[in-house]
Amino acid sequence: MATSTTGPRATDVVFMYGSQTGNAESIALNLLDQAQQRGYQAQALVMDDYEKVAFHPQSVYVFVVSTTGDGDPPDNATKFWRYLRRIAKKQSENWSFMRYTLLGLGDTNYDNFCNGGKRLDEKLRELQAKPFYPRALADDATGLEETVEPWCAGLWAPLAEVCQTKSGGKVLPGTSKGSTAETVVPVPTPTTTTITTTTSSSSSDVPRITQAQYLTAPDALKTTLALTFQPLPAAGKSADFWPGDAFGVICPNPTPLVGALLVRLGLADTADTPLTIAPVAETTPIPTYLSHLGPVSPRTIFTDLLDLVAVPKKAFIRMLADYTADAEEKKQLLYLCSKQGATLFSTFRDLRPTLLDILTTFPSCQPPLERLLDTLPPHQPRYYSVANAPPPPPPSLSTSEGDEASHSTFDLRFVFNVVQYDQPAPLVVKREGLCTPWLERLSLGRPFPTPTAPLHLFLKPNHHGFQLTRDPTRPIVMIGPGTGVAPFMGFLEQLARSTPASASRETWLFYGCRDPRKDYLFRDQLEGYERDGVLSRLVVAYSRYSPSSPPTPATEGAEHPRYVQHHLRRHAADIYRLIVHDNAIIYVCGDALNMARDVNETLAEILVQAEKNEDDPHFGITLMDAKKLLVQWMQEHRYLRDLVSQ
Ligand SMILES: Cc1cc2nc3c(=O)[nH]c(=O)nc-3n(C[C@H](O)[C@H](O)[C@H](O)COP(=O)(O)O)c2cc1C
Repeated sequence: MATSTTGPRATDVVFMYGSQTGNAESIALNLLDQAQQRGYQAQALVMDDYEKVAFHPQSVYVFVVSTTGDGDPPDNATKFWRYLRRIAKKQSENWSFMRYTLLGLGDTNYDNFCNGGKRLDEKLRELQAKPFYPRALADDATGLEETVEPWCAGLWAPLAEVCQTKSGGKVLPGTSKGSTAETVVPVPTPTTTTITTTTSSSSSDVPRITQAQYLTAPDALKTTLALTFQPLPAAGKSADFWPGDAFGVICPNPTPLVGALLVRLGLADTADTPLTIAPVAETTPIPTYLSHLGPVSPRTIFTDLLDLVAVPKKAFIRMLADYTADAEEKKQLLYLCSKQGATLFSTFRDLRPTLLDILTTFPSCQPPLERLLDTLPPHQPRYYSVANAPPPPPPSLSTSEGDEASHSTFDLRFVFNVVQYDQPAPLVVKREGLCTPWLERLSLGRPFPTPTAPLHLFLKPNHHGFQLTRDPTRPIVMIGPGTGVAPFMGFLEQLARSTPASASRETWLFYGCRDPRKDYLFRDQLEGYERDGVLSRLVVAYSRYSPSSPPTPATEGAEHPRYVQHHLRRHAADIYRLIVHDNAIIYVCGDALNMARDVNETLAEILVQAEKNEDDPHFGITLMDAKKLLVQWMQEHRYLRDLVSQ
């Protein structure tokens, strides 16, 4: 097949990525770079920009997609996902021309491991697209590299083959059959460069902290804080959110860490000189988060743009080795990212070293700023569920002025545990999270407000369905121990406003804490909601408190319900009635690893074990079918979860 100058070349390789926090994007851009070095005509684009490519037989497609929420595609892949679903429904659509492969990213701490990748693969197969190289699913819980590296290394030979077939047997430049698979971690080549220029920095409004309240006693195991902000800065005048939505907080990297890094990297003298970030070559895109920036100083880069505390990746260590002068240190770094060094690397990851820790350990390592921009992940906002309801609509919506006035100030409340932990042996250093201790410190800057606080917030609507139902007749079962109760405080505030106490719908909340004397969050409000009939039932589990005999492993559960799942089991008949016969929506919020799994297991057991008549739709259901039913309910938004891996 001849190549044409107008149409796509027979050698086109399209890397399409869907990425929530940048991992899939950085892998796709790295693959693009390597493909171009091997002589491919290649491009990379975010899945939701699918309209920019016409899917056609001359191209080969490589998908890299992560999973977010509860098995959902990343936000920048949802449009593409809807498009695929639409065309897959049309019987006439047929993508049998398509040759593709897929790399899914996920985390086995979540139930729906790599669901985004798996479902995309299924849809492509439904459309009769043909894989040319087996898909791989990489696990962030154990380290993405374990899967990503061999998969990327093994991609080039089958890619060369499939491109060769497509181009009618013509061997492509640099892609001869049997091209070598990488045996070492591919070193990402520079994609960015920096040149000095000048500009002034911008400033933006800051929201006020209007209330801060510790919700736990001083001797509680965790410190939980509730903060209220007013109003949103960049989001404008509208309180356009609904219970279940979240908002992002952009928290700067700590000033001492940034200062120490600037000194360590020899950038202290030019720390405030604005630089322009640009690609090395026009064909090599730079990561999206860097691509629309005006000039920025190294201090801003380290404060606001780069993730300095992310768990280091092997490719990053490999890059550092290139800039390490001392032979022994270089050897150690290379060993750390080699196959043989896998065990050591896993121990090293568990220590969660920051960039500064690594540079301190390897004093002769001196990476240039451009390479850090190429290889470090972007600084991520931290997301929190909104724990209150939006303001009620104005009495009259007739004038836009009235609307503006009533919405110009509104509260945003959220709840979080202040994250502190011990770094494991041998270091055993006390470490703290990035955002929550910072927020705690900000909120201590009383009296409120704190107008100088550099606080940037943005609303993030919950696209994955976890929002209070707008159907006033539908019963709801909420399950949210610990800070998992946060969105339900918003649900209940909204219900209290909109539901008369006599409302017939049932609302249940299963809440859990360790000890009611220390960490029962929002106790007064929750008990008040139950008294007022906003909550039909409030069921509270205490995991470390028993007024009578303390539970033992043998009595835990039936006799001594310690966790929310034990209480669900105790109320099995009601739960069955609510979720099967009354069409209730089940909402679960909190820890993905233990709580959500145990709750899921318990719900499945309730579906199996609840007493049923022969004419019951689930009479005789097996445990396996009950679990499948729960998955189906998730897809139907009848069983919704908002989970975090802690
Ligand atoms: C809020 C959140 C929810 C997640 N949900 C899932 C999930 O349901 N299933 C899964 O396999 N991985 C899940 N993950 C893990 C991500 O897919 C994984 O960390 C991946 O490397 C992220 O890649 P990205 O940066 O390209 O988005 C979740 C991660 C976060 C932060």
